[in-house]
Amino acid sequence: MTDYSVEATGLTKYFDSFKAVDQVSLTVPAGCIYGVLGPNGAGKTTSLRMMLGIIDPDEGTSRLLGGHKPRTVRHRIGYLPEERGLYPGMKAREAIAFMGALRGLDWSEGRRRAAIFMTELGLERVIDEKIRKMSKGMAQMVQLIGSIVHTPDLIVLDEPFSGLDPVNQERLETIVRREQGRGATILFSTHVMAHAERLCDRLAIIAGSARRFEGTVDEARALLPMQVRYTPRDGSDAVAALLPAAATRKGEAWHFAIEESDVEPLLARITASGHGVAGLSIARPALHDAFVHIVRQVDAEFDDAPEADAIEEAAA
Ligand SMILES: Nc1ncnc2c1ncn2[C@@H]1O[C@H](COP(=O)(O)OP(=O)(O)OP(=O)(O)O)[C@@H](O)[C@H]1O
Repeated sequence: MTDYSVEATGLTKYFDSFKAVDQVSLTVPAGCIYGVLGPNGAGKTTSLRMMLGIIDPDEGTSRLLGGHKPRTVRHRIGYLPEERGLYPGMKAREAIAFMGALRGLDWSEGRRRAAIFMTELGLERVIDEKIRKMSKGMAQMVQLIGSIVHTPDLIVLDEPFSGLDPVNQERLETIVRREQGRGATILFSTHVMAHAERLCDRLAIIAGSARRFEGTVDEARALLPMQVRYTPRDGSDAVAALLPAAATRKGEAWHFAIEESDVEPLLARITASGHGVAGLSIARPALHDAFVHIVRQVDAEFDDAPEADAIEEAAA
């Protein structure tokens, strides 16, 4: 037994000659909330499907829940696919019980848990509503509950936040935290950084078919320098001599980026200079900034690639 819920190694997938996923490896520690982040078309869904054994990789392997082949532990997994779908004629409660039954949960127990889940989430008024009468977002919440009603050990949610209003997004965050609280591992894909920043213990960034980063939110944010905004008390231009050459002035304030290790020496220089401090903010970039930075780097690599030149020439 290992303490990993997902161990994916070198996953690679071609669609005809197009390499949609290129050597993606991920290890998701048991009990953690793990985000797979990436722009549209990066290869997130294809990677998740290979991890779960829904499609076969052309190269690489996936092991789940302590080293098992994915198809042997299906009943211990909850999966919300990117393409949503429930039987429109079913009521919410039955739809949830049905999904549980597909994973081995007793039907009446599924109905009982459906009512508990929906009541706890403030969705009790639609328990006996038919799916076809529900909004898309509400049906998505029902499908989400259906995918976890059998208390799976590993929950994989593909773009779970997309299409939900802010209230349902918050409900989903509550569900994710609660499922982690009972010991489940949650792996979800998204391109909405705010959710990842709040929820993830660890994350991977996939761009251009390959994994470009793996680590904690703080480690991702530390890829970029700190952003400083400094306003001297005396308004003097001479302060520029103390600051990085790339510092720019907007009104009274100077803006520049600085490595964390240079923050204290900078403060010491400012203090010793006598220019004073009328305003100072030092902020670590958000996950969003790190994400955009990585994706832009990948885009630039593709723009520089000989194939990109050939494509541009062909398009010209
Ligand atoms: N069945 C398929 N046949 C051909 N190409 C495919 C197939 N499935 C995915 N692709 C292509 O593989 C690439 C990766 O797709 P994938 O759906 O894994 O990306 P994604 O990161 O999940 O994107 P999104 O955020 O837009 O859902 C895309 O260029 C997509 O068009």
